[in-house]
Amino acid sequence: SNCWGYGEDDGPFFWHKGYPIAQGNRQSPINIVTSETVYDSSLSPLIVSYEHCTSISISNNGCSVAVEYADTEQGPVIEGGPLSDAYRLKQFHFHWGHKDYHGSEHTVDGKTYASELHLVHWNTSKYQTFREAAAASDGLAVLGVFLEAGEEHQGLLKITDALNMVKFKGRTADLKEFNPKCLLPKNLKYWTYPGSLTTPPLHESVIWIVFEEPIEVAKKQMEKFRMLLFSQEEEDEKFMENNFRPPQPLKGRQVCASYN
Ligand SMILES: CN[C@H]1CN(c2cccc(OC)c2)S(=O)(=O)c2sc(S(N)(=O)=O)cc21
Ligand SMILES: [Zn+2]
Repeated sequence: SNCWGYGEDDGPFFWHKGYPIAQGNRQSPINIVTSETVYDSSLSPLIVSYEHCTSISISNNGCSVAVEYADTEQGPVIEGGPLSDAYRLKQFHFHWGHKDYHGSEHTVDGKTYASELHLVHWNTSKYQTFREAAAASDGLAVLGVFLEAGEEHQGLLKITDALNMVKFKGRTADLKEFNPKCLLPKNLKYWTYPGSLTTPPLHESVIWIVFEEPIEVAKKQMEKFRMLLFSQEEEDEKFMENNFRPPQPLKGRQVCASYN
C-alpha cells in the first residue's frame, strides 16, 4: 500500500522525503496566471478520438477513484495540440475537496474549483509500455477538466451511481463501454505546459492540457465522491476528500494558450 497520502503526517508537504523530485523544476499542479499565458498560434486543435472506448472497471485505489481502459492498439487516443505523437488513454480519475469551494489541483488566477478530472494518456508512438512512458519527459499527456457545482451532469451519472460499489480502498467494479468524451467541456480551449504527476512518484513526464471551461455537476453528485473512503473495510473510516496537491512553483515555465 502507499506510504504517502493526504493527511497531516503523510500529505503533500512530506512527499519530498520519499520522492525528492517533489522539489523539482517541472512539478504539478500550478496556478495558471491568465495574464501571463502566451497565445501559441502554432498549437493545432486537439484531436480526441475516443470512438473505441473499452473501459474495463472502476476502482478505489486508496487515493482516488479511477476508471481503467484496455491497452489495445485501436483504443481511445489524443493527438495534435501540443503533442507530436499519439497518446493512448490509460485511465481517468478525480481530485476533490471537503466542500464545493475547493478540491481542484490546478487553479486559475487563484480560483479553485470543486473537483478536477484527469484523463491520463501515454505516448504509444515512442514507448512500448505505460511504465516506460511514465518515466519519460514526453511520456504522458493528461487532460485536466474542472468540475463546478451546478446542473446535474448526465454523462457523469454512470460514474457517480457506481461509486457506492467501490466505497472501500481496494474495491473494483465492472464498468464497461464508458466513453469519457461526454466529460469534456463544450469549448476545448486549453492551456498547456510541461509538468509532472501530481501524486507520487511525481515523475516529470506529463504534458498538461488543462481546459479553460469547467463542466457543471450537481452538488449531490459531488457529495457521492465524498462518501468514498481512503480506508479498507474493517479499518477506521476515513472519508476520501481533499485528495489534491496544492499548486507548485512555476520555476520559469511558460504556460501556452490555444486561443487568443
Ligand atoms: C497514484 N496516482 C498515479 C498513478 N499512476 C502512475 C503513474 C506512473 C507510475 C506509477 O507507478 C509506478 C503510477 S497514473 O499514471 O495512473 C497517475 S496519473 C496522476 S495525475 N494526478 O498526475 O494525473 C497520478 C497517477
Ligand atoms: Zn490526478
